[in-house]
Amino acid sequence: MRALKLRELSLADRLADMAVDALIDEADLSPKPALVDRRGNGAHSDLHLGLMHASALSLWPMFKEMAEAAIEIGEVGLPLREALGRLGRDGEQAMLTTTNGVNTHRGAIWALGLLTAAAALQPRAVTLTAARLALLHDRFAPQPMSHGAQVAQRYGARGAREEAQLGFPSVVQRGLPQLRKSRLHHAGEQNARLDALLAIMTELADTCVLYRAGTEGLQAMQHGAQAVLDAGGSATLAGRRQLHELDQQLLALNASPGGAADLLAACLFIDRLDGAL
Ligand SMILES: CC(C)(COP(=O)(O)OP(=O)(O)OC[C@H]1O[C@@H](n2cnc3c(N)ncnc32)[C@H](O[C@H]2O[C@H](COP(=O)(O)OP(=O)(O)OP(=O)(O)O)[C@@H](O)[C@H]2O)[C@@H]1O)[C@@H](O)C(=O)NCCC(=O)NCCS
Ligand SMILES: Nc1ncnc2[nH]cnc12
Repeated sequence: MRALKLRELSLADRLADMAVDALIDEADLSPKPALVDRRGNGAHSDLHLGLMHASALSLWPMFKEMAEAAIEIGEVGLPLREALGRLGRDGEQAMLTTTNGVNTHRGAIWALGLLTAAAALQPRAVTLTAARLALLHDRFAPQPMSHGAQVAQRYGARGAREEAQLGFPSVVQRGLPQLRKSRLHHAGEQNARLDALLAIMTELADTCVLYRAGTEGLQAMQHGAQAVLDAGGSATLAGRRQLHELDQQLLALNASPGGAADLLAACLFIDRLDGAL
């Protein structure tokens, strides 16, 4: 019998697969407070799980092209930064076409786009390389009055841009250590991922939450997430009760932690990458 020969995947193919897998794993993870998951739409009237999956899959060619651009250009600098900006804007259009105009993954395009390119360039210094790229100014980037820009004016929070420029501290200092700690304590993979999301939420200035629910919403998110971890995390009964309370509280405030969700995807991407090195 002739053996089935699978096509060998290039590095760019594999990185794009990992980025899309991270987005799908994030979307599927349940129960996430006020976010779209297997249970429902959270605080969103225009999102659902199928749309999150379709959106994630529509971004595969963009992630692959970002990795290819990094390999071809070969160094951190303005040519790569501006190539990524152009690919990111095209990817955003592909996402909006797929979702009929709904913003599902804008923050994820930014975070995972930078990390995918960085992984193609410097697999052993991914967040640092992504930060160096984020610090470069893309001359062709439009300056829209985005929700993030409005929140920056009102509260001084610099959101997704600053998180990347600082080398993703919410992921490196919060999400990843918690993911590994909860795994070590045999929380189970889904609970470990929920704990990583909560750890990210404890300190993040999530501009989605600030835009929708102001500082009251942000405090509810940060304190509520800490309360779940203090109670023992998602794998314990007391932690589950706190998690349910946090979900109810954020839903009542219409406060969706979309930025934290994107950073969980970034965390799962880096975790997977570390395992593949
Ligand atoms: C530089 C950009 C990141 C633009 O940033 P800016 O802050 O100006 O723009 P926003 O449009 O607000 O997008 C930022 C998104 O990043 C996520 N996020 C929020 N806080 C943080 C944080 N502290 N750290 C990291 N990431 C964060 C968040 O994304 C999620 O939320 C999205 C839904 O948000 P929103 O549209 O506000 O949704 P709703 O409240 O539901 O709106 P309504 O329906 O109610 O009206 C969701 O998509 C999640 O992904 C923020 O939204 C960069 O994006 C940029 O320059 N883009 C242009 C294209 C480009 O050049 N890309 C380059 C690729 S390398
Ligand atoms: N699961 C999710 N729910 C709502 N917004 C999101 N943005 C990224 N992931 C999300």
